[in-house]
Amino acid sequence: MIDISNLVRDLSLVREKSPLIHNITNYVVMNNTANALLSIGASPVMAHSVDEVAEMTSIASALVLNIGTLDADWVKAMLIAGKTAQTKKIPVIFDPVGAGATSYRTKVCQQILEECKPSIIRGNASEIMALVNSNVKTKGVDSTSSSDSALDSAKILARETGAVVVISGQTDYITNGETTETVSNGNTLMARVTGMGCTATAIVAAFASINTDMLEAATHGMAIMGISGELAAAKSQGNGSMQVHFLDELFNLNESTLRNTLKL
Ligand SMILES: Nc1ncnc2c1ncn2[C@@H]1O[C@H](COP(=O)(O)OP(=O)(O)OP(=O)(O)O)[C@@H](O)[C@H]1O
Ligand SMILES: Cc1ncsc1CCO
Ligand SMILES: [Mg+2]
Repeated sequence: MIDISNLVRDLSLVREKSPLIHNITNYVVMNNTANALLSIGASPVMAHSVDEVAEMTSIASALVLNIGTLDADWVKAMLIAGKTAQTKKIPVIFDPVGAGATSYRTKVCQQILEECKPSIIRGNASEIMALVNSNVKTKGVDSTSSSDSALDSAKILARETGAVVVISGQTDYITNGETTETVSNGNTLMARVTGMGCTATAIVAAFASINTDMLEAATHGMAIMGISGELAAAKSQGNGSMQVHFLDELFNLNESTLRNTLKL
């Protein structure tokens, strides 16, 4: 169970340190992700050329690898950046977008798991199940299963890889294979905005850059997502206004809002 004063402490640390988060992420979500990182107080950079990723990762405090719109050159860049991150001892946060939808995605995921040794893996239920069982087929980037149904897979994946595994959904589960945390904040409208999961991954990375306890960092990131999403949904008429309200809620979070809204 997370200690709310540690959550408050980590939010202050992100705002104070403004850590550089290097994102190799998909075309769909680059803008939302960069804005969400700015809202939380972190400093985003998107860079994916094989000619510069090693240098960029070297000056960053965390690396996000997101395979949403992958191709061969991007995969090369992700592997270079992932290896640099290991050398520099900064955390790699992996988002296996659409794992299980095509065999290419599933194959690349296995390669990233082996060669980049992510500290945290964040996916929806379908994606986490597909990483463990290659027979699981997913529809695309949206989950077709509840987060509860992927918990066993998440624990297996955590034990096999040594990573903390996050399943997002109605309830978020965060597990290292032994201990499992839950976050029950959020709103169904979040799943109707493209890239909310990708944003969750980037926010988790911001927390992993300032807290070496990956289970706590990932839980803090998901709590901040869920709280902001829940508050934003209460002010929104649909998924358009939701995007704007979400950024504003993230930007305006304070200790009393966290204490009044957090549901574990
Ligand atoms: N039914 C729900 N109730 C509450 N919160 C939800 C619900 N579904 C998703 N969320 C929240 O929305 C965020 C995104 O999770 P989701 O599982 O939709 O990611 P995703 O499928 O990877 O999204 P994308 O691929 O579009 O980035 C998380 O913070 C999660 O907690
Ligand atoms: C819709 C979509 N397609 C590839 S990546 C992406 C963003 C949400 O994962
Ligand atoms: Mg996703």
